[in-house]
Amino acid sequence: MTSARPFPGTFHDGLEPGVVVRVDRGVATVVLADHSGLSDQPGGVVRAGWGGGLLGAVHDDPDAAPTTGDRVRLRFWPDARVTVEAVEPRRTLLTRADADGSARRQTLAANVDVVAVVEGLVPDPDRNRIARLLTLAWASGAQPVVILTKADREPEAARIATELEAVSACPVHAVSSTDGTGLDEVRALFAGGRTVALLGASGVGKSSLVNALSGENVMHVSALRRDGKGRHTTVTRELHAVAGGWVVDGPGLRSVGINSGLGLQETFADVTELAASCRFSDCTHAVEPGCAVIAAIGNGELDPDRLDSFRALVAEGFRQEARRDVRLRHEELRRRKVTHKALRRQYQEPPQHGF
Ligand SMILES: Nc1nc2c(ncn2[C@@H]2O[C@H](COP(=O)(O)OP(=O)(O)OP(=O)(O)O)[C@@H](O)[C@H]2O)c(=O)[nH]1
Ligand SMILES: [Zn+2]
Repeated sequence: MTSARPFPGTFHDGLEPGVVVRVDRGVATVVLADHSGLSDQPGGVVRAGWGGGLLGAVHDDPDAAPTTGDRVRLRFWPDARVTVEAVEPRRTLLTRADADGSARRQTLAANVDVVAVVEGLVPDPDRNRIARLLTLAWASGAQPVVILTKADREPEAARIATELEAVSACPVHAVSSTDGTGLDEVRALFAGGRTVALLGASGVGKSSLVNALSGENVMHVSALRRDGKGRHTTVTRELHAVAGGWVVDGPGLRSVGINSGLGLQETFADVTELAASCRFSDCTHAVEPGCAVIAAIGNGELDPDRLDSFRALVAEGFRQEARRDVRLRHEELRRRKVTHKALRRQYQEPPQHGF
């Protein structure tokens, strides 16, 4: 219903294509595809608000708001304003459950090719957090990878990466921004102009990694933060040119809620594969006879923590889906009421045009 809303002007002449490199409270920073004289900023960069049609679409569906990585069409107005009139269909969309605890989801980046889940080897990598972030990565439609940072401080880095790779149906790289370990493998992710989004908690070394990859200081590193109170240095998600492609770095995500069950099957490929052999197809892997998952824990094939993590995320995914269903029902009712009121006005008020 919401996606059917046409963007006025999409096919009109005079709209300029560009790529959104960051968004702050309803204003997008856009790099123009062709910037011959349209902007006096270096690199053809403009700041643009939402055009009228887009405002309506965003009202109906908050996901429609431009996000980092979006391909957009811009209108340049005679009074020097610039507005985003249309967002091109997205190839991939990285989202999370909104941090405010509501049922809404928050878009993190669009059109990303690879989502790299970044976690430090020191202190011990948090496997639950990796699983959470991988679920979002799989759900985005992009290719997931895991990057374990600070390998210079963990002698067992290679072994830990191999073990994690065995349970994570995706590549796992151990890297160090300090001594350069594994950076070539990470650089390869950017080959051919691909866009990589870094998803990880604050302090895991995302900014250091971007700086090490690009050989210059594109990002502020946390050690430089001024207040020393543990607030994030990186405040917005930004698209930067790196290693022949693009990187979306963002704020260290404190809460990383998943917003549906999407991506869980891939993230827990080891558990779902075992579950295929359970006697009951709706087995909860708790008490059922003939449960292949419990059997695998019994013979040491599966780590019980892994099953706990899986069950917790499945429950969270269902909960978010249920909350969203309730919200959608409420919004639909509200919309119907508005439409109904408008119709009543239209048919009860006297004709406006004199016939
Ligand atoms: N030894 C070692 N330390 C690292 C490495 N990468 C990052 N660090 C340190 O880890 C700390 C956090 O690094 P950042 O790059 O700022 O982390 P971040 O993920 O960008 O953090 P936010 O900007 O808060 O999201 C800094 O003190 C870095 O010097 C590494 O490969 N090896
Ligand atoms: Zn089972």
